[in-house]
Amino acid sequence: MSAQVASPSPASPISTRRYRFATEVVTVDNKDDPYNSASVPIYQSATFKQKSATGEGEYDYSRSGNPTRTHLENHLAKIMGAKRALAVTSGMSALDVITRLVKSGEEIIAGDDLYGGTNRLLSFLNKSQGIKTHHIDTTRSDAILPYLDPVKTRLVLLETPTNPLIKIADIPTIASYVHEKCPNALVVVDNTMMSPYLQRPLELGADISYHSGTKYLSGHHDLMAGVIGAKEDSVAEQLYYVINATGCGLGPFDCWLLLRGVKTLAVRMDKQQATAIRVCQFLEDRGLKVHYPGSRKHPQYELHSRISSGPGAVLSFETGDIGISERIVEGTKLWGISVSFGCVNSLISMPCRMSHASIPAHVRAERALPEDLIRLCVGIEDADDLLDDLEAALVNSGCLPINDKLEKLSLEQQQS
Ligand SMILES: Cc1ncc(COP(=O)(O)O)c(C=O)c1O
Ligand SMILES: N[C@@H](CCSC[C@H](N)C(=O)O)C(=O)O
Repeated sequence: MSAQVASPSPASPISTRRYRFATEVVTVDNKDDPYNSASVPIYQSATFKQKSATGEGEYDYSRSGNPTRTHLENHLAKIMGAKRALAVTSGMSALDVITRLVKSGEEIIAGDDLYGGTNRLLSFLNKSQGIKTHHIDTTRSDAILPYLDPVKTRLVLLETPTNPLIKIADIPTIASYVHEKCPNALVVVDNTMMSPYLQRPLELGADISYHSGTKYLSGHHDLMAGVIGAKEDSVAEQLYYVINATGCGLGPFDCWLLLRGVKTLAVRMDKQQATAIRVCQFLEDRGLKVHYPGSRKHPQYELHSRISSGPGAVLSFETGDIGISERIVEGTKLWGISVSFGCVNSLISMPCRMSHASIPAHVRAERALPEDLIRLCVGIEDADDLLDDLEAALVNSGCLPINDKLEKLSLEQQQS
């Protein structure tokens, strides 16, 4: 790419899907490789030699564009149904890039249940640049109407399902309200929890869909990444400009890891989701209040079933007692106590102490985020092992009474 050109070799516009998702996601286009390598090479190079002083090569510098990143972005555009995808250094970096399209004095509308880091960035924008965010209950589509301002509203940010209360927003209805009243506003969906396998925001009316690629897209917790998919070239070009200007494009090795990890997205998600459905049932059978859109008890079960093709593998539940919740989290052996989700290993956490600790306690209380909430992120381990481990932790914490099965197991353990 010449140093003067605004965009790197643009992603080829392969937004039409020819095969079903599981086929498309594992089929990476590498036909331009001179050696027909099975895996896209890692172009671990900061700069690229030019043929002449006019700098007309396709790439000049890896901040502006890198062949491994181009392969990844083309592949992501294809699986997201995006006109163009862009890969950056983290999910937060993706949101940072998107929010740079908002000018001082303009406004953002976002949910009142959302990832703690997202909340932090939105508060920072308010303090540093006077960009106000109105937090609304995105489960009620018409809650947005009083805040839509044709001049001021620039972004509407939807997390659905929300992290950590797993609330659902009606993307098509909200997008139609926004586009009708605010032609300059962009509807942005954080699709991290679903992945493009289960939910396709750009086909539901969103202008931008983004992901923490750290989670399901890569699937192994071995990298940080963010992915942005845009429906229009003009929006993608503005986002690319910010990425090149600020230097947050994803490095070649992480692009390669993400390209490798994403190939197994559909099989991972199928397995994780099947186990999550069992975990939900297990907890509900024991009278616990579970937040999961795969449960018919979820208040937006029907809506989620309409806009997605599955409930995913993240759920949360309440015990009614912070001490019990702590003992459950610390009492499991297979479920790792970690923030993040979307990995092949199962994780357990207390959002108010961990992923959402940066939201001030009084704001958490105003938004009715339960302090005893436990979040489970289901991995690909054997489902029975996960359930046994969870059951033992629930019993040992005092959340559930001991049952015959566990009593027998404990006697056997004492005798051995
Ligand atoms: C829903 C959601 N969006 C975005 C992010 C930010 O992603 P990252 O950690 O890759 O910056 C996270 C978690 O970190 C998240 O849970
Ligand atoms: N210390 C981090 C916490 C990251 S939380 C990661 C993930 N989104 C989750 O929900 O678990 C921070 O302050 O950002």
